[in-house]
Amino acid sequence: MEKLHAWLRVVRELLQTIQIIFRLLWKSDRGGVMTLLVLEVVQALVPVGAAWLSKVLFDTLVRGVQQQNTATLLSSLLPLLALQTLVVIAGQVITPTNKYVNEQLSLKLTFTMKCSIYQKLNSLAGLAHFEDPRFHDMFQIANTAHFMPKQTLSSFLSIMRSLLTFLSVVGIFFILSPLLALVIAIATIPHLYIHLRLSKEHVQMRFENNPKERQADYYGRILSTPRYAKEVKLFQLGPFFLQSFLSLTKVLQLHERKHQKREWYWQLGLSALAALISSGAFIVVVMQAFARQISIGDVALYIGIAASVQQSLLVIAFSISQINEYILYFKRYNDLQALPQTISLHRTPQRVPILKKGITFQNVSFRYTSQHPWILKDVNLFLPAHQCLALVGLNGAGKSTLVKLLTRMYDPSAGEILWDGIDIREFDVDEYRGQIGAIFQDFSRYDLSAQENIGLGNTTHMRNSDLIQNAANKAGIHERIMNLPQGYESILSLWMAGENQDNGIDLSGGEWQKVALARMFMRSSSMLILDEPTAALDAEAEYELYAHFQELMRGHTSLLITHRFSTVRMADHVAVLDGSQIVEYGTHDNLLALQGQYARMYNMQAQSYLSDNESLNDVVLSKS
Ligand SMILES: Nc1ncnc2c1ncn2[C@@H]1O[C@H](COP(=O)(O)OP(=O)(O)OP(=O)(O)O)[C@@H](O)[C@H]1O
Repeated sequence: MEKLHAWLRVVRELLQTIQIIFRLLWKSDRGGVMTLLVLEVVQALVPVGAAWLSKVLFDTLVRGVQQQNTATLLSSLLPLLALQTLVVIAGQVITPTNKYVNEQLSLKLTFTMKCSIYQKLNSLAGLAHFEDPRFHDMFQIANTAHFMPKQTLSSFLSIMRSLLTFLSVVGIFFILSPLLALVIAIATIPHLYIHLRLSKEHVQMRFENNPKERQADYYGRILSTPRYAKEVKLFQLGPFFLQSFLSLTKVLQLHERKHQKREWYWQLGLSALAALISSGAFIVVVMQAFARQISIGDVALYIGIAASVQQSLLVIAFSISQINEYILYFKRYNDLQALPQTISLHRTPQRVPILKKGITFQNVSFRYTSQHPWILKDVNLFLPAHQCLALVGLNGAGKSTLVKLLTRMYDPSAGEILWDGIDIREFDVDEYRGQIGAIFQDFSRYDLSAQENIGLGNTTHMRNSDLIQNAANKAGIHERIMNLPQGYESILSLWMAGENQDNGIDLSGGEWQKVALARMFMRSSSMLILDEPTAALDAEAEYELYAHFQELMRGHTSLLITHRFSTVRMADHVAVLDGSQIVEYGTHDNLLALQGQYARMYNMQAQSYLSDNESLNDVVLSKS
């Protein structure tokens, strides 16, 4: 009973998937689908029609020659010949037309599906799926599934055409020999079974191979993109990654070859069976003609259609197995479409008010999944409005994770983050994020122009040169961009510059960081998050930023994360994160006086820079 239920569930899922596939096809190009249907019916009838016409022609010819009446012979032959010509023309015209309609349908369908895949990715508000390798496997397969519905339709149409051919041919065989018709019909079963099995194995193999394929792709990228080229050359990593790439590719090919071998064995068996059946059938037909039970025209008819039987049988079995395979792939596309949001989205969100008091982390706990350890446990923290709070802590303490919660990439596992007392989950996530400008530790370097790299901070002002140059000025990168060969139009990429290599330029790490800072300044946001904003800046640039910091941050609530204690001093308050909790909170001076963890970290850094009788504090103060 349980097995029956499982089967029914599989069948129901299958039917649902087929329904989705056809809805997609219909939505993409209903005219194309209809045309293909008509063409397939015509195409299905052409071989049988041609064979039947040949039979009638032969029999008429034999009869006419025996009767020796030329006029009667001609009058009955001419319409048949005209019809024969028509059938031949139809056969010739259909193929290119079919190909054209198919191509059009494929393009429209690819567009529809790519649209829905990328729209779906865009609609996922949280970060959790993007940090999950299973999601990437699903995405990779779904992304290649765009030709599956079209292939499914083609296979359906092939089945329909072959079934029509097959049934009409079996019908003719039935007239010649009912037993023969039965044998031929039964011969489909092993074909079908074996093709279904092989296709299932093939899909299973592809799914199992997918993580390895992604890995091989990754090694290929390391070997081919400028981002890695320097280290690859200097550390002589080429042979290592090449070896890894090749051995993975070898393993993947080994699986493929094993499958192909199995497929070949089975094909041999099936072909031998098909040959046996067709030879047996031929002997039966010849014997019947010998016994004068059927005419010479009937033998010609058999020769004409015997190949179609074999062909249509093979096509039916193969197409069914293909559909099975396409559906399994397509299910990944479906799964992707069905992915749930990983953060809660409020149905009737509140407007985000102007921040007056501040942001409060109230008993916030977080871990990435139930299998991962707690990164934050009962964190209580206050970010006062219009002031700067520096968050410090050792590597892996959870600072960036806290930023992910604040920017709603994840929701806390427990506790709340309050914006002037309102849980940030009450807001529309896009409107809320619109209030935030950020420079992340792993900021993005877009292979686009300097203007676009900065303008992306506020896409509604992508072309507003004044605003962009103003932001670049604040970040201290305007002069450098103006000195680039094409100024703000220069492409900041050695990869995407197009044919003219001189158009592309790469910036230094610090210059890139300034571009990312400029991007942040493009936003008119009330809150700024600066995760290691000066890590790549030289001492002068950092000093410049420090000198203007108060002015740049004026009116903003800002969270500053940094390991540089000279930068920490820019903040109004400092919080120390350790052991998943906030262990110290106060001003720089208070915390130094406390002689706790902050003072220890501060003094350690100061000692590594300065002589015994000079402190970092003194240096920074004397600079400012
Ligand atoms: N997506 C993730 N899934 C599982 N664990 C993660 C994920 N991202 C980060 N972690 C883990 O969470 C912990 C905190 O990482 P986080 O990046 O927040 O630390 P951090 O304080 O910003 O460190 P650093 O100073 O080195 O930047 C680390 O142990 C890290 O391995």
